[in-house]
Amino acid sequence: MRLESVAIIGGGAWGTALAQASAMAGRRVSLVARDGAQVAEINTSHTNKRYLGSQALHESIVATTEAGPADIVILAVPAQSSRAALGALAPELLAGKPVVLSAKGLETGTLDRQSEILFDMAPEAIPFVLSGPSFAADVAAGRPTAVTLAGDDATQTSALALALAGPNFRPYAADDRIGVEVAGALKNVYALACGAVEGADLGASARSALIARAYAEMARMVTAMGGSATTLTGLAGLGDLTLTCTSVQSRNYQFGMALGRGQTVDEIIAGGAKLAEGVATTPVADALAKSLGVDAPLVHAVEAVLSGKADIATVVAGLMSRPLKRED
Ligand SMILES: NC(=O)c1ccc[n+]([C@@H]2O[C@H](COP(=O)([O-])OP(=O)(O)OC[C@H]3O[C@@H](n4cnc5c(N)ncnc54)[C@H](O)[C@@H]3O)[C@@H](O)[C@H]2O)c1
Ligand SMILES: O=P(O)(O)OC[C@H](O)CO
Repeated sequence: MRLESVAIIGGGAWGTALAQASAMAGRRVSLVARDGAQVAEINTSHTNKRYLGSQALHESIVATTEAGPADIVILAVPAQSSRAALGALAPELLAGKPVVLSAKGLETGTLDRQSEILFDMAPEAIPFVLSGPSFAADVAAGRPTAVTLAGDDATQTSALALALAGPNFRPYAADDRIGVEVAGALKNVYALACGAVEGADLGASARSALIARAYAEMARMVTAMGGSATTLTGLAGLGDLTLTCTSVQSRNYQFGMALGRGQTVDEIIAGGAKLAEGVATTPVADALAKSLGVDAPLVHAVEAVLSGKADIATVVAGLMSRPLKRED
């Protein structure tokens, strides 16, 4: 596998951060963005102010509106846009190529994971999933970050991890694509809940209890969906769950805080909220839990709040009055 050049699809916060990491790793990077003005800004000022403020970008990054051939393709658009973004690429750009899926979400309607979408749209691509505790601002600034890179072939995954690794960006190779994808999607749901706990001033003890029970629920979901619960001990599980569920830097956590303060989903979105993947993923996860027969009271509680079926006080009372059970 030749792994010299990288095309990153998506000129938002995460696509730009991964372009920066890939450039720091020594790869030849093209960053494919839809907005011509943004492309011009990246190529001339070496910034992407809308998404990363004044962060200086590596001058070797070439932004473009048209994807060209590259050895590695990284998809970095929101989970609900992945299918459209893949569909807009010429099939020969994807066939036989490693395609790194970096969105953290489940698709509305189909209930698909990101690699199921890739199988539909480009069955000859080689799927990899990148996930883990990694804020775009940290990665773009070259702060130390470690992530999980999961693929089906151990040799290929290690080679790709090496190609993407930089002095401060450390991908750990893994083989449980499903576990990594499900963990990355669900942690956003639980971050909404933890943000709501903070917004509603329910206390740090409640938030930690929530994180621990979310971990147990995540393990049930991952196992039911064909992944391994062991994956959750790593960066894509525990690592990202704790980051996103405790940091006001997280957009999902911020969205949850607004819910906790009593705002509705429509009000928060109308107020200009940034992308919070958990909002679209929650009803999908709830539907999956129901169809798979997984006990997922936390996902269900977040769904009830987001859909306006219940307020936070009601769902908390419901969770606290569930029959007592053994922890295991
Ligand atoms: N921002 C982070 O810290 C971070 C870290 C890890 C993973 N992620 C994940 O990366 C994904 C993208 O998040 P983000 O932070 O970059 O979001 P963002 O809102 O900053 O940017 C999204 C970008 O995708 C583009 N886009 C949307 N639909 C498109 C389409 N059909 N074709 C081409 N481009 C399209 C938008 O124009 C925008 O530039 C999410 O799933 C998120 O969970 C984000
Ligand atoms: O800002 P969030 O909530 O989308 O989280 C970003 C990353 O997924 C953290 O690992």
